[in-house]
This record gives sequence, C-alpha cells and structure tokens, in this order.
Amino acid sequence: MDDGLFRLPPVAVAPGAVHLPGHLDPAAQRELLAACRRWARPPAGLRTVRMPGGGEMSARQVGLGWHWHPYGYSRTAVDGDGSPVKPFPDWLGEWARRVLEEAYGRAPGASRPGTPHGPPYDIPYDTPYDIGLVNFYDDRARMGMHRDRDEESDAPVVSFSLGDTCVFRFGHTGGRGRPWTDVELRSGDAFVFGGPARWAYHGVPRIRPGTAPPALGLRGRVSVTVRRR
Ligand SMILES: O=C(O)CCC(=O)C(=O)O
Ligand SMILES: [Fe+2]
Repeated sequence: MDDGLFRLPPVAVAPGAVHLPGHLDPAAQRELLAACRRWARPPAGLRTVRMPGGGEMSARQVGLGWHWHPYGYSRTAVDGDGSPVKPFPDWLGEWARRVLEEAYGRAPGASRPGTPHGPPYDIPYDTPYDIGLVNFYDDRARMGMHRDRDEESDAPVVSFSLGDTCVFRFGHTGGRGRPWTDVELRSGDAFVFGGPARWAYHGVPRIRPGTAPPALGLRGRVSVTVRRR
C-alpha cells in the first residue's frame, strides 16, 4: 500500500502551496507519533506558549533543532525550562525533502524549474532543514492566521498531520484576510508552501474531534512543521 497506487494526487492550493493527501502510510504515522511523544517529554519538552500581549496559544508546542518563541529562535527553551533544545533528526529532514520532490518535482505537470513542465518559480531543494516545530491540538485548540516569518531562509515549510482532521486555512502574502482556501488535513497528509507561497498567511480555525484513525491511538491532532532557520 505504500507504492502510492491508492494515493490521491497532489493538489496545488495556490502557486507554491501543495497538499499531499495520504502522504504518510499508517506505519510512518505511528513512527512519527512515537517520536513526537518522545520529543514532548522534558527537558525542553512540550510547553504552553505565552504571547507578548498576555494571551496563550491553545496549541502546545515543542521545538527540535531550534526553539521558537514569540518572535524568534533560540538554542535553549528560553521561555520554558531553559534546557537545550533537542536535536533536529536527519531523517525528518529527509522526509521533508521527499515532500518537496513529490510536490514540485515528480508530481504530474509539476517538475523542477527549468524543465518543460516545471513551476515558474525557484524552489531551494538543497537547503538542509534544521527546525522541527511540533504542535499538539486538543479538541478546542486553534491557530490564528499568521505567517511563518521568523526564519531567514526561504526554503519551503513542510507540515505533516497526525490524528484528528483539521481545517487548514491557506491565504496569501498580502494580509490576514480573504481570499483563502480551506483544506481538510487528515492524518498522514503533508502540506508544503514554498516559492510565491512561502510567506503567506495561514492558520488552523478548527479541529474535527474524533476523526483520527482509531488504530493510531491519538486523541486530538499533532502537526510537525519542518523549516530552515
Ligand atoms: O498545525 C498546522 O498544520 C500548522 C501549524 C503552523 O502553522 C505553525 O506551526 O506555524
Ligand atoms: Fe505556521
């Protein structure tokens, strides 16, 4: 089943933004979830992010390679327990690179730039990834419209979804408002935004409780976003 035969084709949501339904097979989802559970443990484990305005993010987070805090990156959990962040695993970078290949490289009609059917923008395929941000969402958690703008690199951001389905809202670079496209991200889906979509606003307006594949053994949703500092 992991030869891609039964997978839905990639869907371009906006130029540079591609949804890959069913990208991770059930075994890969279990493997990634087991890793997320290890990463969530202290030191430098899962934490609630406090915003400068006094609010808290409803999704709880843990970083790999670099620790994100509003608004920047550090090597220690500066707004958590102060411990050094866990390393970013090479294999996760390889998983992200495979998403780039499928989204921009080998997808029908979407080969590399410079080839006859390549996208009309450059994707930095060879920039090594060095950040993983893992978000844990319970039934009521959400993430407001924002841009991933604390990275210096324009390498595409790759996300993997586990557990409950969410509504992922993908907008544009000009502001938080419409137009946007709502995409249902299910367990095992990947999503990538690069090229002209790299600095676009996006968010998670809702989780659909109880929609996780029962065999995964997860309540709620976990996303893993992979980035380059
Ligand atoms: O949970 C998701 O799919 C998106 C997370 C996100 O946008 C972020 O971590 O910046
Ligand atoms: Fe984001």
